[in-house]
Formats: sequence, structure tokens, C-alpha cells
Amino acid sequence: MLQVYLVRHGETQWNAQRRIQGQSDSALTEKGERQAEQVAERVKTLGITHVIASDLGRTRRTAEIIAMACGVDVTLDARLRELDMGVLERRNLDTLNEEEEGWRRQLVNGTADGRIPDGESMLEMSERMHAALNACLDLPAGSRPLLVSHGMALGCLVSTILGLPAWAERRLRLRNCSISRVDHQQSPWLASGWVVETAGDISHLDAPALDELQR
Ligand SMILES: O=C(O)[C@H](O)COP(=O)(O)O
Repeated sequence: MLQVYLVRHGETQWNAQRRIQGQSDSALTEKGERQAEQVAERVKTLGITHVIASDLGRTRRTAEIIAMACGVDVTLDARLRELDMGVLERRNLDTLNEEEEGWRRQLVNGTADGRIPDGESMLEMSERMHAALNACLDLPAGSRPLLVSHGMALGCLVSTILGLPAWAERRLRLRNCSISRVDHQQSPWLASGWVVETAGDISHLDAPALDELQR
């Protein structure tokens, strides 16, 4: 059985400011740095053999902190990036007009082919996230990788492993520096292949991220 840990990066300045990041970027806040240190402390005893991260700054920084604690290097994989939010990247959620908010809501309300203009669909993101996860199957036997990615990307990955379509209504909140685990396994009472062992664990964190207080 292959166990893969999934971690969303620490809180960023734009998370706290309710600004849409997508494939744009902002630095971790002090709280985000502390969250990354707390998740590193939590996972350093789990026998992690690989830390693989989205190549955006917020995930790279989180991965560096985790990898240091686990004594491994960071490998970057652009397939783990957040959904491309197109023309709405860098915009504050509270400044969107009715049409713009309609584009954004399509990503969370179950619209099959929803996308923000110049952005990515949930299905396109799902396909690259699954490709990155399945690449873990080619790691040496006994590997235990940890992937550092993003809220929409990881939420879609976990939901699709549960059998939901990529564009399903979003009902799984993965907070900053939450830990999820998916296993590739064969067992009597589960479907073969990927299953969800845990999702969204934040018991290792001492305080909710700012953006959680505002949502
Ligand atoms: O702002 C965004 O793009 C998403 O809602 C959250 O993205 P993140 O998980 O990269 O912060």
C-alpha cells in the first residue's frame, strides 16, 4: 500500500486579504510560517521520503519548512498548482461585480464546464492533479511522499477520489496547513486503487488562519 500525505500551504497575505491567488502568488504571513512549522513538527515522525510541491512561492516555502524537518529535498511539480483563475487573479473577492462573481461561483456550484475567462476548468485541473498523484506510484517501493498544494486543487483531488465529478459542488474545506492522506491499496471492503484515509486534519495547528475567520 502507498500512503500519500496532502498538505495545503500556510496562510498567505492574500488569503488573509481575501484576494484571489490562483496561479499568482503572495508570501506566507507570520501565521502561515508558524502553521508550516507546526505541520512539519506533526509529519517529521511519519517516515516521509519525498516532499513534492507546486512550484508557486507559497507552496515552495511551506514545502521547504516541511522537507527540512523530514531531512529530505523538495521536488517541484507544476501539475500541483492551484486552479488558474484567469482574469480574476489578484482581485479582491469583495470587489467582484455580479458577472465576475457569477464566473467564480461556477467553480463551486456544480457547473460542469464552468471557468473564469482565460482560466482553467475544474476538470482540466483534476486531470493534472491525478497525473501528479499517480506519478507517486512510480517512486521506489517503500516510499512515503508528501505533496504540498492548494485549496481548490486538493479539494478537487480528494472529492474525485471519492467518486464525485471534478466540477461537483465544493463541500470539502481544506484549511491552510491541513493534512489529508490518500492510500493506493487493495482491501476487502474498499474499491481497489486510491481511497481517502483522512481529510482536512488541523489538530496540529494552534490557531485558525485569518481567511477562515472571514469565510
Ligand atoms: O485564492 C485562491 O486561488 C484559492 O481560493 C485558494 O488558493 P490557495 O489554496 O492557493 O490559497
